[in-house]
Amino acid sequence: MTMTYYFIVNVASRTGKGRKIWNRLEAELKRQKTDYRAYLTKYQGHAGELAEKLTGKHREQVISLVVVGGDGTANEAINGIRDFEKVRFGYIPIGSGNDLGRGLGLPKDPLAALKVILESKELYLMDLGRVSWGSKLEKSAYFNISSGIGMDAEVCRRVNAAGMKAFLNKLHLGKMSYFVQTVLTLAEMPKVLGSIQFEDKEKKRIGGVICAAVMNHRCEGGGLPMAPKASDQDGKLSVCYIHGVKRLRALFLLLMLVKGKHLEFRGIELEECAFCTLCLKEPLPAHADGEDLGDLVRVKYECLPGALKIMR
Ligand SMILES: Nc1ncnc2c1ncn2[C@@H]1O[C@H](COP(=O)(O)OP(=O)(O)OP(=O)(O)O)[C@@H](O)[C@H]1O
Repeated sequence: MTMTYYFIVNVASRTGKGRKIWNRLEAELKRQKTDYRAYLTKYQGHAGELAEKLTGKHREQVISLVVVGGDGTANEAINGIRDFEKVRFGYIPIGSGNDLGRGLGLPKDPLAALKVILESKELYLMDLGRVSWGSKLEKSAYFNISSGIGMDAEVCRRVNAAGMKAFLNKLHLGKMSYFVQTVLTLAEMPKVLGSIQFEDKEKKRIGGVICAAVMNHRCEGGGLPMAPKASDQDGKLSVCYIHGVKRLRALFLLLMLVKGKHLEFRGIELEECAFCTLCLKEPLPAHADGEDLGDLVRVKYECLPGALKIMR
């Protein structure tokens, strides 16, 4: 029996370059006489709705779902999937950040990434992260790459704000947008008191939280190696947090981060865990794979080992 591939495509990815890339991919699918259906996203949140509809409609059988887009589209899609057991997930990274493609070691060339999917035999079982919040932790979202609170979330919010990302992408300065906003955010963000509890260990008080990045993959923010040794197959998340340092030192640590040397210095800590809870005295912005979750005070992060079955 031939397999049908269901494509969810964001042609608006990489500031609209997705359209041309999809045309090339579609020509290849036709050339190979691949059995496929394609659904183009029309607005923010549409990829999630499509994933939910498709996986719901085919819930009795396993469906091959391929996302063509950036990290944001991949995040929307996994949050639409209701039963990960029934999904073979493919990903063709065509966005500007590309942290998921980088983490999975996927080819940058979209046609090569398509080939990987069409020729995939064994599935790669990737851990997924889940972040929960609300007074009873009743709200939740999945993440592929990372979820964070504090400065990195505020940076994502600002980078995604009207025009900034699109404008800098056009100048091939997409990565610069993260750097510029990091410096500005660092100067303005409040430092907040809080506590963190790793698994069932004793709660740890943390003074002056600047940010906490909970990593499933090594890099976020377009290639910043926040957790250089993170693995997406170890059943653990790497929690990297900056606290109790002056802003200038935090900036120094972030500059070291670009080279992956930040962990050699005081003021930044990294701990691996299967789950953890972070509580803050005041709300700070939070994100999952760069998607805004609002301002939160209590957040739980968990690793779901091998939850996403990837055609790779
Ligand atoms: N038809 C559309 N027009 C405009 N925006 C869209 C459309 N379809 C989806 N979107 C939105 O585009 C946003 C960005 O998409 P995506 O993440 O794929 O690309 P990117 O921003 O270039 O890459 P990255 O997230 O890796 O930086 C998402 O928030 C998504 O909801």
